Amino acid sequence: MDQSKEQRILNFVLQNAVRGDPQSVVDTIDKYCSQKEWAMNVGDEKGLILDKILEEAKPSTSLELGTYCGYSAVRMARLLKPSARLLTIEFNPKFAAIAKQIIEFAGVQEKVKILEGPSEEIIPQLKKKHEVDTLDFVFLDHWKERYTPDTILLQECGLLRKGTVILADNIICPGAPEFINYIRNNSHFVCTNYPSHLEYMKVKDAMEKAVFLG
Ligand SMILES: O=C(c1ccccc1)c1ccc(O)c(O)c1[N+](=O)[O-]
Ligand SMILES: [Mg+2]
Repeated sequence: MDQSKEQRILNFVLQNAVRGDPQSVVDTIDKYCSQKEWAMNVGDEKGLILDKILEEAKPSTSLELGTYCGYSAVRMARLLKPSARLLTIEFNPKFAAIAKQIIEFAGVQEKVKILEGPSEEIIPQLKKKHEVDTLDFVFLDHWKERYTPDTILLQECGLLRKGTVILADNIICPGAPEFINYIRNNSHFVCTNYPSHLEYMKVKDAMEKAVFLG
């Protein structure tokens, strides 16, 4: 059977990146997806915005919604302090299987836990089943129509604390207009927009940071 694009990305990483070197895995995926096949990783340009905001937040407990192949999980984990943890939720089991292998190849598996299933089912389990108190950092990069309901669910589940940083990808392309309307008009959040481009393309995109005020 023909291989999937995600399998081809994994194979390219296994053949070209350096095992145990997360930066080489990030660079190798960027090389493949900019030269061979586009894929919906956050990419190198928006990845630098993610890096900066994550480093400023210095999170102990982070959550990612939308693992895909694990590019941003590896990108974030490479910057986390040794004791920090990243939980990443992926709905698609085939993507989760690829991401697991890429995360393990990068050598960041001790910091990253992949949770497979619908975000709306997993988020309410984070406290009791996954021993989360509150989240320091949240990266929204899954189905754009889930950004708002999952942000509301995170707050309802008591997972946000004063100062929690939420960073959302794809504010312009594909776009998350309902989320932008919600979060910018919510007095419990202070928002900042970061103009950029769609990964590996010249198309305009942006990221939105929303800091929870409690
Ligand atoms: O929705 C898409 C999409 C839509 C159509 C075809 C391919 C991807 C997408 C595009 C760029 C992204 O950075 C991203 O996170 C996503 N996503 O699915 O979460
Ligand atoms: Mg994205």
